This record gives sequence, C-alpha cells and structure tokens, in this order.
Amino acid sequence: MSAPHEPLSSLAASTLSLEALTQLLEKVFLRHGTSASVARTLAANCAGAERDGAHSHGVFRIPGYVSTLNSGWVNGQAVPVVEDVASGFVRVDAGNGFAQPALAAARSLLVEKARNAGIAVLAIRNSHHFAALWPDVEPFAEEGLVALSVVNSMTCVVPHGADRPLFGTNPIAFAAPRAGGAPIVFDLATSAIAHGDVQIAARKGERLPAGMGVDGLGQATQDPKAILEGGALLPFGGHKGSALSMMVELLAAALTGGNFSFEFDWSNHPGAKTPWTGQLLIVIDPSKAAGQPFAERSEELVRQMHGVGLKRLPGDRRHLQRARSMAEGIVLDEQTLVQLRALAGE
Ligand SMILES: NC(=O)C1=CN([C@@H]2O[C@H](COP(=O)(O)OP(=O)(O)OC[C@H]3O[C@@H](n4cnc5c(N)ncnc54)[C@H](OP(=O)(O)O)[C@@H]3O)[C@@H](O)[C@H]2O)C=CC1
Ligand SMILES: O=C(O)C1=NCCCC1
Repeated sequence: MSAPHEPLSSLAASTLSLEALTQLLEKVFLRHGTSASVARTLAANCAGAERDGAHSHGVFRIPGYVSTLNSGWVNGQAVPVVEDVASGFVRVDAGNGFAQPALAAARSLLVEKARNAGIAVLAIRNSHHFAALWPDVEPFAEEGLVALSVVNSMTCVVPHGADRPLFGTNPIAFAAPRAGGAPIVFDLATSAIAHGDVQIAARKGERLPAGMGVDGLGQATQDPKAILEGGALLPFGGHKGSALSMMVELLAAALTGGNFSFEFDWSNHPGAKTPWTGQLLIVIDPSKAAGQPFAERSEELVRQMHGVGLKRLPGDRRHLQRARSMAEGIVLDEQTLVQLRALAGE
C-alpha cells in the first residue's frame, strides 16, 4: 500500500532551498557529536528524502537521530573500515556508526569491482540505517549500473503464520538505468507499512487501513498507537512478504556479520532509536550482459507498461515532488522548523 505522504502538520509553513535545509541539518548533526563528514552525509541524505516527499525518512527522523546520538548508542565519529576481501566482494565494518558513511567509504572500490567482474557485493555490518534506502541505490543507476540493496531493522513484524514479532520492517530497494528517463527505482518495506508511517499516523491521530498490524493481544487493529504500544506490524502480502522479509534478515544480517533484527539489546541506551544491524548491496554492470543494451531493454519494458495503461511507475511520485521542491523550495511547517533550529543551536 502507499503510505501517507503529507507534511506533518497543517500549521503555517516555511519554504527552504535544498541547500539551506542541508546546512541546517548538518549543524544539528555536528552539534550532537558527529564528525564533519558524517554530518555532511546524513544531512544530504535526510534533506534529499524531504525534498522527494519521503516524509517517513526525512526531517521527521531528526529527533530520533539526536536522541540516539545523545544516548551513546551510536558512534557519530566512527570511521568505517573497508575490507577488500575478494574480486567481487567488499566488506565494511561501520564501527557502530551510521550505514551511509560506510557505503560512501566503500563506494569507489565497489564500482571498480562491479565494472571489472560484472558484479560486486558490499556487506556492511555494525551499522545503523535510519533512512530511506533509495538514496543508496539510485546513484548507481544514474551511472549505468543496476543496484539492489536490503537492510534489516528492529523486531516489530510478525512472520506470516507466527504469533509474535521477530522480523524488522526490512526494506528492499532496486534501481536500474533506462534509456529514456530517470532510472527505474523502487524502495519498499516488506512490512505492510513502514514503522515511520505508523508513528506519523499516531501523531496525527489518524487510523490506518485494515491489514497493517495487530495489538498487544494479537488482534487486528487499525489504531497506530495500539501497534506502537505493545502491538506489531504484519508483512505485506501474507506469506510472500514474509518470505522476502526472511530473505532480508539472511542477506543483511547473516551474510554481512550484522545483527538479526531480534539480536540487539538497547535497554542500556534509553532514547536510542536506530537499529544496529547490517546492509547488503549488489551492484551489476549490465554492459557485460548479452543482447541489446540493458537501458534500451528497460525502456522497452517501460513503454509496454505505459502501453497497457500504467500511469505511475515506482519513483514517479518522488521525482515529481523533487522537481516541485527544486523549483519552489521544500515546505516545512513552522513548528518543525523551530524545532530543527533549536536542535541546531540557532
Ligand atoms: N532504514 C530502514 O530500516 C527502513 C526504511 N524504510 C523506508 O521507508 C520508506 C517507505 O517504505 P514504504 O512505506 O514501504 O513505501 P511505499 O509503500 O510508500 O512505496 C513503496 C514503493 O512503491 C512505489 N509506489 C507507491 N505507490 C505506488 C503506486 N500507486 N504505483 C506505483 N508505484 C507506487 C513507491 O514509489 P514512490 O517513492 O515514487 O512513491 C516506492 O518505490 C522507504 O524509503 C524505505 O526504505 C522502511 C523500513 C525500514
Ligand atoms: O520506518 C521504518 O520501518 C524504519 N525506519 C528506520 C529504521 C527503523 C525502521
């Protein structure tokens, strides 16, 4: 299902350029103990999500980043260690830091390996991913590569057929180049709804569509608070989403050396919000494949999809919102802006 994507409140709004928002967020991160390069990476990621209307992982997440840093749960100064282990395999120990700086540190080696061997895998462990996943894959497709990434999160999803939560919301993101437009990108939680969207619905006092989650007694509920306070989410698509979520646990945790969603204990870090897990990326160089150039084949698929009446591809809404934000600025409600400025010490 498509989760709600409106601004957080209907209060008076202000408009910021992408650059102004990025600078503001950079100040917030720096003020709460990250290194300059981590601040730059996280601020660009979070502002980019807000620009694209990906509100569940835009500025809404900033208080969570801050409380996590304040609790000592994550190391905002961590320097990722890149391990060149095989012709098609790179590992990174994120050192209990955020996942995006770990990807940034390994990126050029990963691309070099993918271009040499046709395919390369990046396995990040000891990392915290608190963001949308599409920013991690989209840039690869912009340079002609195909990319797939998975990350596991914290236990809050009941596997299909089980009676207690075990999996995380475990997203999967995919990006592929196409000849006639921006890359094809999808990014979806394997839960029926992302945890962030449940929090946003609870904050707004909205009910959820049916089939998203259960309360503390395992009964179906549309009340987001009942899901957040003792309840749990369901996988999307029953046993099918559940199988994908299981796959994400295996790839993002077992294959990277990271934690499964159920394996970390943050009880000694009150206020911590970010999952301490793992991330896997697979990058393919389609120029090594047979047949017509890949980007032309993907364009043909898009043409055929439009030909059968499809109006919206995954990623279209984000790109429309991106164009609007770049032309008119990024809209934040006044309360959010005041909060961000206070966190930045302005
Ligand atoms: N870091 C973490 O541990 C976690 C992060 N997340 C993040 O949460 C975010 C939201 O996930 P989720 O709620 O599942 O995303 P949505 O259900 O909103 O969207 C999933 C995908 O489907 C596309 N889409 C949505 N509606 C349609 C439609 N009607 N027609 C065609 N395509 C459509 C979206 O494109 P478009 O973007 O253009 O709308 C997107 O690519 C993701 O960015 C994910 O990475 C989720 C779980 C954990
Ligand atoms: O929205 C979600 O689901 C999550 N987002 C960030 C990390 C934890 C889960």
